[in-house]
Amino acid sequence: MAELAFFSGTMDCGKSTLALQIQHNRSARGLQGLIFTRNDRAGEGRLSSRLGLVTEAVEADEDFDFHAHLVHYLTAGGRADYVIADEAQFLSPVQVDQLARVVDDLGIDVFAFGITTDFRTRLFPGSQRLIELADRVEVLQVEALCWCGARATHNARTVGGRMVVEGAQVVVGDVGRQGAVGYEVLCRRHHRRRLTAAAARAGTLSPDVLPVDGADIPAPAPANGSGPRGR
Ligand SMILES: Nc1ncnc2c1ncn2[C@@H]1O[C@H](COP(=O)(O)OP(=O)(O)O)[C@@H](O)[C@H]1O
Ligand SMILES: Cc1cn([C@H]2C[C@H](O)[C@@H](COP(=O)(O)O)O2)c(=O)[nH]c1=O
Repeated sequence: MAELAFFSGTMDCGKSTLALQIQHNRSARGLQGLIFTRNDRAGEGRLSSRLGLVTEAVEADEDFDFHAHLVHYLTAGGRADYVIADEAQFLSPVQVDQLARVVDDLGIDVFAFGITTDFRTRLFPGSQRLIELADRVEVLQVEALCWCGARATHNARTVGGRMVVEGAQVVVGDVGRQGAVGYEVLCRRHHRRRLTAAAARAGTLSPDVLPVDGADIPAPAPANGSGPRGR
């Protein structure tokens, strides 16, 4: 039976790479898929991974009707064994409903990929609808990491290098960029404190953070273990 699967996670956790791998493995076995995306960083009509792979895709803008497109494509003699929809967080709830109809009425597998929450930790409307409708929701296994080493669960936006929590929900951008707008993945604890890697480094360099008086530093315990413990 056909299914609607939603592969979700933070930015930079390998969603587009997985989309390209699914496409590769299926087409290697003679299956034919249609690939859709919206607002990929590589430009219109492209699905790209940071690993360097890129493929052509149909740009699904806000007026795009997935179900009507598939019906038209099949009626014209096209074949579609599966559908891939990347950057699915940008889809409207109505478009996600259309993807569910593609699964249920046309019997075609749909694999959707997207970030779950925005820079304010709020669900994107498209992701919310996918969580509501999907037959399965998969969190990607290669976890992105916060600068502290914990699993990154949230996406931060920076403007001029500083983390912000206000602004438009959609601003196309990338991690590791220090331009006008950038993104960084963080654990919840550091997202809540607005502590990006740059802000944390600034904190570590602060003269108040480390003890400066050598007399306050306890002597190390002797190797034979007879000294004070439990400090
Ligand atoms: N130079 C590299 N070497 C190995 N892996 C890399 C390299 N650059 C990126 N990656 C991997 O690619 C992942 C990002 O893949 P991508 O599909 O672009 O992410 P997403 O679509 O989730 O934003 C990174 O988390 C990392 O695992
Ligand atoms: C958090 C957040 C992200 N975006 C944008 C930034 C990127 O263009 C995409 C995510 O792409 P990726 O392949 O998953 O890295 O979404 C946004 O518009 N608003 C946000 O809050």
